[in-house]
Amino acid sequence: MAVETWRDARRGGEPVPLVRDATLELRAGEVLALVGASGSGKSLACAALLDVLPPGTRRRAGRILLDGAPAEPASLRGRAVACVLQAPRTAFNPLRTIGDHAGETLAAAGLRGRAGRASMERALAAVGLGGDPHLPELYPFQMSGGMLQRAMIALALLTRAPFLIADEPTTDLDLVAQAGILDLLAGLVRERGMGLLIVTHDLGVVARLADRVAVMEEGRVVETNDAASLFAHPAHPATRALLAAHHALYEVPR
Ligand SMILES: Nc1ncnc2c1ncn2[C@@H]1O[C@H](COP(=O)(O)OP(=O)(O)OP(=O)(O)O)[C@@H](O)[C@H]1O
Repeated sequence: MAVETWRDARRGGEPVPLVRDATLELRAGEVLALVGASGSGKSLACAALLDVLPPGTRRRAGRILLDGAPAEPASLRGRAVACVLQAPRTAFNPLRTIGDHAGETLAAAGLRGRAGRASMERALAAVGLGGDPHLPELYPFQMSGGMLQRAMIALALLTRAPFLIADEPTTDLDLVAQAGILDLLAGLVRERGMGLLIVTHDLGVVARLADRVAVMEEGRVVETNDAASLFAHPAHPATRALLAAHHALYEVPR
């Protein structure tokens, strides 16, 4: 995949390139971590992939190949690629219950009635939300950030899509909830052979989950390597800076 995203020109100015050269290859049964400094273009690259770019930005160029064949981003969403985006509260319609959201996703997947309900119960149980029979009746404002994040992953599971894009899926969660979500994602890759693209700032998460890592800097993917090699021999200065910052933060001086 190669995607370019440009900020729309305002008041006659030139469009500003935000993501220039981002080629990412996502393979079934593998975790690709996308890392990089804040503002390097990770979220926009993912949004461009799924055709959910924010207002004021647009995709100028780029191709997506699915098993080698060109694919349209909009046709991938929910079918080949499920997504868990940042800020779960804004991802849900505040006027609709979790059950309504699940119903929509199930209808899109062609599942209705008893089969649909059984799938929803399985998905909620898989994300640790199976204990409360009234959960589908809840509105987003009645749920914590962690519950919403789990609910968003449950909806992603209902699609049965072979690929999942998760943009900082554990931001704003407490450590226990974070660990639970990461275990869940790792389980999906292991058990379902899902391909996972995870955007994260946390190199601990990368070390724990990722098979391969892509590093972004100023709108470009500047280094891609398997996780062990990248940690052992970071080639690009941006990668070395990320690792140095991580060590400075987490290593206890002796
Ligand atoms: N809606 C928008 N309109 C204009 N510029 C935007 C918009 N969204 C993001 N940008 C700009 O695009 C660049 C890349 O942003 P992006 O959100 O993709 O970075 P990121 O690597 O995901 O950062 P973070 O790790 O902080 O989430 C930044 O310079 C940002 O200011």
